[in-house]
Amino acid sequence: MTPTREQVRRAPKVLLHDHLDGGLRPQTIIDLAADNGHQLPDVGGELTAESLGRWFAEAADSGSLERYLETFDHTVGVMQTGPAITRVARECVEDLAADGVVYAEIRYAPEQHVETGLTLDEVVAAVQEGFDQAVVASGNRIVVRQLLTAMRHQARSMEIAELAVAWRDRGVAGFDIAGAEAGYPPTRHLDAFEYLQRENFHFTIHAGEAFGLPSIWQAIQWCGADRLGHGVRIIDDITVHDDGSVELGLLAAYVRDKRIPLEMCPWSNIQTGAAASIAEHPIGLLKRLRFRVTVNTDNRLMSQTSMTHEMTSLVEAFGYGLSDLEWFTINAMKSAFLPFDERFALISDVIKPAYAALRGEVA
Ligand SMILES: O=c1[nH]cnc2c1ncn2[C@@H]1O[C@H](CO)[C@@H](O)[C@H]1O
Ligand SMILES: [Zn+2]
Repeated sequence: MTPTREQVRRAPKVLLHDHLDGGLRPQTIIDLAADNGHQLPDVGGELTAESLGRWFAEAADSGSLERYLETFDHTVGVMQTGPAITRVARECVEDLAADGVVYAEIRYAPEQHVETGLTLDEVVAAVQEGFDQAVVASGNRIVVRQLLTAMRHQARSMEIAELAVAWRDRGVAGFDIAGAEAGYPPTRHLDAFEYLQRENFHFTIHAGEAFGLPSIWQAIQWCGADRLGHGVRIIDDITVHDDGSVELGLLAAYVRDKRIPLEMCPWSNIQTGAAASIAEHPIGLLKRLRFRVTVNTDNRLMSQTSMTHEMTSLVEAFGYGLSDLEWFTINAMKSAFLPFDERFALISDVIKPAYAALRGEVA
């Protein structure tokens, strides 16, 4: 039977790809902009939480990753003081816990939050304080880790990689690079990735979103990425023949054989033009072929989405049931940058029993 939206909300969910600066509450942006004097965009009428939320969704709905990324000026712009960052981080975890997320890795680029004089360390500490407050307030119903992102068009990746390693026992579980993909291949940051490997640290790379197979190939075979951010363009290495048979190219076969996790973000891909609709999103085929697919939100504000919304959309488009949602969730938990014993405990003590109970309700 098809799970209802409310059942999807109550089902435990695992989120590996969510940008802190892509998930602010619109009212919080308005409050912080008033406090800090940040000039918000002209929303074409009265500025309210609703009209501002709509502005983000429409501006991000551009069919281009570069245009989509411009909207971040107005979220990063209000996240330049310790208290502002802590508030955003706290509310992020509150919203995820209310959405039924039990484990989340939240990413952001510390180098973008130093405009008014915070140090990189102070930025990471402010985020951690907000996370800790919300986790305690939730009664520890959610586990949260930070991923530190370096911007791929900048040249601070080594510094950010060192920052991530310095915080590895204080809430940071991994590293990432993000930003415009075309023209900025992952190999620009090879020194940072090689450093992270020597430190036995974990990292994911945004690849195969706005650019195709060469980006994915570099991320895996040159840089050694543990996971792929998006990775949707791996579909370019898969041929579906008229008789329904499927042929994998060497790279697609490698990704599937090595169980390399794909952090898929369906609604974000529709906004940036990487996919035409949910029904046509490569996630359907990739799941059928049993790639290590996970479901994520990317930017909850810009895409007006949540884990419940992403999963409900997949249920509607592909007819998935609770077992499929559990499969995505266990895939994600297996792929998390958390120690094995902690991942195992969340799967066996939290995820599996909750899905079994929900299946009892649906049946
Ligand atoms: O889907 C995406 N692809 C590439 N970069 C992104 C995406 N979403 C957000 N960011 C970039 O990551 C930064 C740190 O969180 C954001 O400021 C944004 O520029
Ligand atoms: Zn992203």
